[in-house]
Amino acid sequence: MTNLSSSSATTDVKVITMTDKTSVRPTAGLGSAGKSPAIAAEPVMDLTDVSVFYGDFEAVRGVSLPIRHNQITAMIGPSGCGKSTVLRALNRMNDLVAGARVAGSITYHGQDIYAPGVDPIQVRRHIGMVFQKANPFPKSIYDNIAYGPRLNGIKRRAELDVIVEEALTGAALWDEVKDKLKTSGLALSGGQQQRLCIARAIAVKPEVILMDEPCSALDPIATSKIEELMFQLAEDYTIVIVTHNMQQAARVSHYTSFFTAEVDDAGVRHGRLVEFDDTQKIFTNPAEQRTEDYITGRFG
Ligand SMILES: Nc1ncnc2c1ncn2[C@@H]1O[C@H](COP(=O)(O)OP(=O)(O)OP(=O)(O)O)[C@@H](O)[C@H]1O
Repeated sequence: MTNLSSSSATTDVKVITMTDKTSVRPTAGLGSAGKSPAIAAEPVMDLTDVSVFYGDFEAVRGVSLPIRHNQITAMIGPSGCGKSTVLRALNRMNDLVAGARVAGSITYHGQDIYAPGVDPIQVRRHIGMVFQKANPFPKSIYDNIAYGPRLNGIKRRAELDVIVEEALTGAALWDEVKDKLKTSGLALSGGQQQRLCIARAIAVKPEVILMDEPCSALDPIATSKIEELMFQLAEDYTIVIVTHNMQQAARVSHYTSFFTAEVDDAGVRHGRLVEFDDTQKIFTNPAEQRTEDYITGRFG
């Protein structure tokens, strides 16, 4: 059982008993260009009837969907429909917003991440996050990556060296920076900075990586590098990505969730999940007219 309580602050953050071996591995480059697995992979996380409030405002209402093991799940939909709000709820990032509250259930390996006694810091060690704008610390490349492992108690230089190299290699950045690890992370290009942030996220060995529009500030070349990287990362990680770019969702993801905002009788807009399915199905034969209207550009 994954222990998310604060007493589990060990350096081994991946104490997972799920059925990894029986899960289906993704093939790179799925989405509408390929096929989703014939057998659905096990869910790592499950959202059941999740609503998220900011004070009295119910920003998102009644979302249920699985986040499947080693798959890339995209969240798409028009601005303000609550994609980022749901994403941030998945690792309790909304706890940092005064007045934010989550109703319903979000489980990680069956454990409610909002249950009393669950430590949000432990949740974020298992479920990491990469933000829209690359945000390296004003530290060296090496120290950016070593930061999290050091916080987790790893002090030995040799051990940190291995972690730094592995994380930078995993984020497809090692070859570009191996000779300048003491240089500031802020001196890298935008695309390199975003890969540095991905390396920083994977250095603490999370199981799930949440990405909130990770390419929106990047040029097309840097974007395609990150997309390629996502395919590689899906070999080892479960990824959830919010993107405004439908082509990107179609290119990179195995599953797609389409959100929209509905106006209730009182005139208040709430984000709703319209449809969740294989990406290929969503983009070729969606069940809902609203999904079709959005992906064909007739609305949104
Ligand atoms: N910190 C906050 N306090 C109050 N309301 C918020 C906060 N963050 C988001 N909201 C509101 O919640 C709703 C959903 O916002 P959210 O940012 O999750 O949507 P989104 O689909 O990610 O939008 P975008 O695509 O424009 O980033 C919006 O009405 C937004 O104004």
